[in-house]
Amino acid sequence: MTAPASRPPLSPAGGERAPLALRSADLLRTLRLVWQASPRHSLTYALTTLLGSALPAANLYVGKLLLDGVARAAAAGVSYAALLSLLGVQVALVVAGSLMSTVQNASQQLLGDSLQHAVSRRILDKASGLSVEAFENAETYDKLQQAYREVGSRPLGVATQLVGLAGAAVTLVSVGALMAQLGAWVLPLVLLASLPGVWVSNKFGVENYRMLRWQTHDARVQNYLGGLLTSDQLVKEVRLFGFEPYLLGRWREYYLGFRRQLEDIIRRRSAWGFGASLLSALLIGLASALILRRAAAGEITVGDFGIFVLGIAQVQGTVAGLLNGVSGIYQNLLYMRNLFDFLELPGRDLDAGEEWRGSIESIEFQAVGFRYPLTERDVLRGVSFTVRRGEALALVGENGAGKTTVVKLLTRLFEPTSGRILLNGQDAARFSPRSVQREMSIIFQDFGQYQMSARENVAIAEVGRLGDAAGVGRAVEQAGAAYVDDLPQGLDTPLGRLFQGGRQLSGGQWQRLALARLYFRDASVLVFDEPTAALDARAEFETVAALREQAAGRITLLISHRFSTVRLAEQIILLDGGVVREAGSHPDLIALGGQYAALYALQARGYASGETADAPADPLPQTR
Ligand SMILES: Nc1ncnc2c1ncn2[C@@H]1O[C@H](COP(=O)(O)OP(=O)(O)OP(=O)(O)O)[C@@H](O)[C@H]1O
Repeated sequence: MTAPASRPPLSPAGGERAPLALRSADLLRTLRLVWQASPRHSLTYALTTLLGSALPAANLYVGKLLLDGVARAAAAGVSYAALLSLLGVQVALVVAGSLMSTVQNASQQLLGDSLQHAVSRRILDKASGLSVEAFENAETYDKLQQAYREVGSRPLGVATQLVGLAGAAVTLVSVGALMAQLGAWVLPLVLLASLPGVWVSNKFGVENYRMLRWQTHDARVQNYLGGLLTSDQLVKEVRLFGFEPYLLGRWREYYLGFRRQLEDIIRRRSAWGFGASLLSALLIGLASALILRRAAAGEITVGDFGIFVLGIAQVQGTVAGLLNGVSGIYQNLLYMRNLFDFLELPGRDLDAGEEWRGSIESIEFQAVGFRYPLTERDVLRGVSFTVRRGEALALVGENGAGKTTVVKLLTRLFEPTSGRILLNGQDAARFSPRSVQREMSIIFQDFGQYQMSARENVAIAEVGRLGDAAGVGRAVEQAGAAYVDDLPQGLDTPLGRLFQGGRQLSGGQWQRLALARLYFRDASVLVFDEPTAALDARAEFETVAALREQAAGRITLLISHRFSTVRLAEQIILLDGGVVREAGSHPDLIALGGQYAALYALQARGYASGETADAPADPLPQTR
């Protein structure tokens, strides 16, 4: 995590430099997205906008006729009935306008809602198809966040602005035709007056986009820091160590960085905006002076002058809308690129490859090596072992030795960078990861604590069997998680603190539930990554006993720092810096007198000194 001040300036977003072809492709893709979200509302919105765009000119024209009528009425040239019928037309136009905008607003809202749902759905679909590898990458998170942030507004923005452009063109041509009759220079001057404001808003729109994009990473860090202060899981540790002020300070540091950038952009935008409005007022003043000269010469009627006065606002508003629409589409497409970037991330097709059928009888690692993506170091080198049905293999080694990585490769979450993994003598890479994973069940070191019911926590291991009450009961029993029966609604009690009515469990209770989840899936390979870390002594004993029972007829892979658990395995592999240093059964390795024996002796000594804690032989405790 770096503070915003020390963060090097990022290069402009790749999307900004995208060629026109890509931009047009993005535009078409966005429109397709909008259309697919709701064809009916897209069509209604487009039609009402276009029809509504012709109304201003009609209004102006009827207004002019009315004004001229009133002027002539003063000279008794027009009847009351004629004036009334003109008024009737104007009222009808107003009613039509308000009907159009009501339908337009309603369809826009419904379209926006459908679109938000459709795009969120795509993002979630994509996220669920990404490899585990992608989630280890900060860039993926940035893309995900950028995509999510813009999900609601941007695609709708592109569509409404595009329809708005067409509408503005209709308005401009029709109102422009009326104004053109007032003199050749009127329309050009009024059009020119609209440009400075639009230019400023476009310039700063793009700058704003760049600022937000550059801030994405830091905003994520800031969110994370805020999350630490509001996390139910971390509150104990944060309070105890008392580092709230530190977190708050860092959180605020990020805010101040963002604030400085915001102030800078607002300051410059205001100055430019003020200049632009002065220039535009000058041009309008000039147009007004010219038309007044014609009025003084008696060349135009009162109604014509009315068209000029009302038309200025209309043309200015429409031109601004038109140009802002163009730049708005451009800016929105920049944001859409973020979304498309995320949607275009290479997914991993877990179903690609032959379908694995039947149980796994043997696993063989042949000189397997592995390096995490975007890193420079092999974390496994030349790892070889074989384990067969009915056997348990334990992986031991110090923190960071590579044990969990072996599990990630075995379970096909990652693929080896060298060597091969054979299943029943066949290269695992031939088979679809998902079909192989179906034969495996696992409890990870950082197992999930799902804020759902206890039953769901167990049965999500095989969602097709959510209704299998007997199976859930069996798994709960095997995992020693019978405490769930005492929960207020038994297995249907919602767990966790996040939602109303949820029951929080202890660390060990959660772990037993994760074990039940492992047992629930009928798999031929069971993987236990630190299965007893949070368990009390009795639970550990029971778990190990259940594990031995379950292991018969299956392949068991076990990672543990507890030698009481490890020693039960037929084969033990000691990993050191990603390399197999020692391999054999517990008695073999003890007899070898190497690193395993030393670690075992160390742990045994720990237990022994624990037993004599009342009368320590070691002088150290007394001197402290
Ligand atoms: N996602 C990752 N990206 C890069 N390096 C990683 C990643 N996960 C683990 N590593 C590195 O790989 C090495 C092996 O990690 P691994 O988690 O396999 O160790 P372990 O033996 O299971 O450790 P522990 O006993 O602490 O669980 C470590 O040096 C670790 O820093």
